[in-house]
Amino acid sequence: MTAEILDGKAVAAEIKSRLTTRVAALKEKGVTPGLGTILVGDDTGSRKYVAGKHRDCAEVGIASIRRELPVTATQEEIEALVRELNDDPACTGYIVQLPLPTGIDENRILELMNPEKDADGLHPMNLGRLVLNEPAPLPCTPNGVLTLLRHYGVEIKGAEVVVVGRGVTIGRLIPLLLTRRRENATVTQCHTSTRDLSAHLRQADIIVAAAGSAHLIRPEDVKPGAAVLDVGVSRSAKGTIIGDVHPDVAQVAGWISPNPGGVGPMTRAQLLVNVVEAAERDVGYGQHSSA
Ligand SMILES: Nc1nc2c(c(=O)[nH]1)N[C@@H](CN(C=O)c1ccc(C(=O)N[C@@H](CCC(=O)O)C(=O)O)cc1)CN2
Repeated sequence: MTAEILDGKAVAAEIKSRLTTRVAALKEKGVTPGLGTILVGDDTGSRKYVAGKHRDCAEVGIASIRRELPVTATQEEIEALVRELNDDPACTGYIVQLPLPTGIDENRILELMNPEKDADGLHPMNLGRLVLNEPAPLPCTPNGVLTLLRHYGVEIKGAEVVVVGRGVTIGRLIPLLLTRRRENATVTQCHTSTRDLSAHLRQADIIVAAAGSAHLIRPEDVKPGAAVLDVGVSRSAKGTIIGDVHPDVAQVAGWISPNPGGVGPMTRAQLLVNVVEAAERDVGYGQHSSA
């Protein structure tokens, strides 16, 4: 068996094409959506991701507001940028690129954001809304995973899903989306203290690998025909991406997302969805897609 590719780049292109029309409609009403980004430090991955986010903005007609600080930035300097974007009427929504440098209190920064401008869905108020099934901007990578599965018709209802990883932006949040009544999956969260990861993986209809551990998931861990989403990123000495999923898994799985080219572009597309939805709410129409 050779797995069908969950082509995140292609699906993201379709999403962006639809957003271009919605942005044009907003502009006719005199509103230009603006995405703000706060990037602190010079982590290679974070720089690439933020650059990609602004490339996407240009593609669909969203204005870009870029703020950067060096790795030596203080908590106060970052908080000052958060306040600035909270107050900037040109900024519809913004993100603070994570992770922040060691020593910075990330949670305090997220709490300081205006939840109505939280384009990542990571403000505690929005995470609370998500838990309570209230309308909220959906976190971008988890929503990217879900959208990719839906697009390719992978059965989610009743599926046994194993999520590997419990990071706050991805692993911790994916079960929140997949166990909602409209998805109805059964989710097992595995992590570094899981006793027998392979035993869990072999039962899974869907594997979401978000551990950041190169080639952790091997072909012998995967049930034939399962859907495998490779979200984790490790980098070689040259900076190339090594995913969590060994390439030979494609011989066993039914579906597989490449990395790069899978969940990454979907993450960026969902971010733009959140910004456009926020702008639409500002002009009195539209609501969160989770509603
Ligand atoms: N504030 C946030 N920080 C982080 C998030 C997040 O959702 N919000 N998630 C991850 C990183 N991430 C988002 O910023 C992200 C990851 C990957 C990509 C992407 O486009 N990847 C490309 C490859 C790019 C490359 O060459 O390195 C791909 O997979 O094809 C975009 C965004 C942590 N931080």
